[in-house]
Amino acid sequence: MTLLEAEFDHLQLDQHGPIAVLTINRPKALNALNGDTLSEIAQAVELIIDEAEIGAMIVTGSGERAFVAGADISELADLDSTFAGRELSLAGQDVMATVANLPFPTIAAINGFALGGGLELALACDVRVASPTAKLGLPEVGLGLIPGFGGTQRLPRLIGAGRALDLMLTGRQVGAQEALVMGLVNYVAEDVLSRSRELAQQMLKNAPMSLGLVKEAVRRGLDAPLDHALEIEADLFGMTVTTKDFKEGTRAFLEKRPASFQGE
Ligand SMILES: C/C=C/C(=O)SCCNC(=O)CCNC(=O)[C@H](O)C(C)(C)COP(=O)(O)OP(=O)(O)OC[C@H]1O[C@@H](n2cnc3c(N)ncnc32)[C@H](O)[C@@H]1OP(=O)(O)O
Repeated sequence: MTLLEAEFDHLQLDQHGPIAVLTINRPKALNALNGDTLSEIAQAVELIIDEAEIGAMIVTGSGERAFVAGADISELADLDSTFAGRELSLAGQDVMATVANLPFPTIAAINGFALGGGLELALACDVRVASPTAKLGLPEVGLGLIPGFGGTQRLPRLIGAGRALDLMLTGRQVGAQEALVMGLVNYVAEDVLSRSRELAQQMLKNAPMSLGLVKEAVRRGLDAPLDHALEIEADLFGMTVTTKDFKEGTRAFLEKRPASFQGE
């Protein structure tokens, strides 16, 4: 099945040349992530990986109000055992990891509420663009929960433990400007989708393998002591110099012309 043929109950998947746009589509529930939606995200990401033409992915929410307002609370409310809670957390973490580990750039176009599991989905993306009216937060403690789709780990890695603990212990929502100041989002833009597309296009001008290897170096390095992380960087840098794109990029610079990368 190709991207354009794919049909989902709670998602829309579109392709604009090399950019896949994944829209969470449950607007009546502010795009809350029920189990079916989480499974569909995993399926959609598999399709995107298989589509050789795709070099970047944008994730957004349907409607005017929300990116994603969290995991679906009506499903969470039925959880009644430690085992079931742990399994749900692991399943959600798995989907977020699938997004985080994609070998090409991913951008969250945050068009409204990004709360709980919704913010965790945005945190699994590489770059976040928020609309001026977006509200972001991890309100789980107000429900008697803790963030369970990676938030307790990805948020402090992104903005530092102090700021992350403030957000997770108060459960407060921050607006786009405050999120920008604390580094929780990279950009604030009126039209989040078009700004995200511009960013994706800017990224796609670069060597595709370099994009994947930068992501790998950052991801693996963040979990390693500095000396080991620097070895990871050197190993991956070593891989780049054997690629055709490295030859093309350096030659194009010396010949004062734009590079034409093939991803090889
Ligand atoms: C491991 C992960 C855990 C988690 O993610 S836990 C969940 C974390 N998220 C939250 O706690 C946010 C829950 N939602 C809200 O607090 C509010 O919503 C908003 C502040 C986002 C918006 O409030 P307002 O403007 O008054 O809208 P509305 O009437 O509450 O929502 C419209 C419809 O959307 C449903 N909905 C919103 N969020 C969720 C959700 N997270 N799970 C299930 N449904 C949700 C509502 O119930 C309602 O539906 P109806 O029109 O049928 O009453």
